[in-house]
Amino acid sequence: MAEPLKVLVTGAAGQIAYSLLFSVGKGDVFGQDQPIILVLLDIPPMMGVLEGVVMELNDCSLPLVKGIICTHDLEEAFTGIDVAFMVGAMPRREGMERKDLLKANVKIFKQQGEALDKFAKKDVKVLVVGNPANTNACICAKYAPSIPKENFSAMTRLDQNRAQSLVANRLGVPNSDVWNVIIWGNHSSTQFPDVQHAKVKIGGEDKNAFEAVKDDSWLKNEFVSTVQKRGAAIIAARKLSSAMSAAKAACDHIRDWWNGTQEVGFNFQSIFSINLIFLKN
Ligand SMILES: NC(=O)c1ccc[n+]([C@@H]2O[C@H](COP(=O)([O-])OP(=O)(O)OC[C@H]3O[C@@H](n4cnc5c(N)ncnc54)[C@H](O)[C@@H]3O)[C@@H](O)[C@H]2O)c1
Ligand SMILES: O=C(O)C[C@H](O)C(=O)O
Repeated sequence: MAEPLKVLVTGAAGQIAYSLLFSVGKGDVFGQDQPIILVLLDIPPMMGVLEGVVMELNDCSLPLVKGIICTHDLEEAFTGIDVAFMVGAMPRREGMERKDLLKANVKIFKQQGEALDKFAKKDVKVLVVGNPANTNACICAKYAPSIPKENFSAMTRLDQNRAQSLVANRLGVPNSDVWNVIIWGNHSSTQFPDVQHAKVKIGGEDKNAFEAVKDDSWLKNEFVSTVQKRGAAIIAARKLSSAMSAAKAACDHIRDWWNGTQEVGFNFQSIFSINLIFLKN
């Protein structure tokens, strides 16, 4: 078996991490032949909660998990890591935009960018989930100048999954039969979900999304605004921001980055204003 990968999850006592740690631990991201060491970082007041998470991870009896490190110390958390899921940050509440989190969250990503620079492997892959994700990714990369910029990405995979699933549900086809959905722009209400190049397998044929949906007005209006406002709709309904779907998207993002996408050639993620994934999964 391969050497274990050291995988850091920040915000490990929070709600996204609660789903994420289980999926990573059971092999959904790095595969069934890849052992891992899970590194769990949170702030000192959350260490008690984190102990409970560790108890549960142990009780899951996951064969691929070769060790669990639980800490609030940045040097211990970031030393020698191969992958970082940067989740630890404040979530927004009802009525807020993601950019309202800048004041609270940007300083976390400056500090953790510096820690990446000092302690992580130079080929570490970093996924920033904490909002505002694109700005935080940019800051993280800026404060880790010894790590290539292309090793940093911001999570817009949740928007991509939302767009893919809306089209699939509209047509009554499996999600896997919709691909090449693009999200342009930041993970914010100004993003643009684009299905101009999307394909759908329907009735045994591959069709362009517009041809398959046969409702241009829906695709140009309601579909776009539903994806743009989905995060806020979940907060209004759950009184908490998305967690299960965010964890799934983080796993999808790193799995495809680590292993490559299944079928279609071009797959690029930028930490700046464009996030593209052409993907069939
Ligand atoms: N990009 C996306 O698609 C997406 C989707 C959903 C949520 N989010 C964002 O992810 C973040 C986390 O959401 P959540 O629901 O898990 O929140 P949460 O409040 O449940 O958990 C956040 C955790 O981060 C910890 N934390 C705070 N400061 C930290 C620090 N300096 N170092 C390490 N840990 C720290 C907190 O103690 C807490 O345990 C939020 O910013 C949220 O807006 C992004
Ligand atoms: O909307 C939020 O604040 C959480 C997350 O970014 C989401 O899109 O669900």
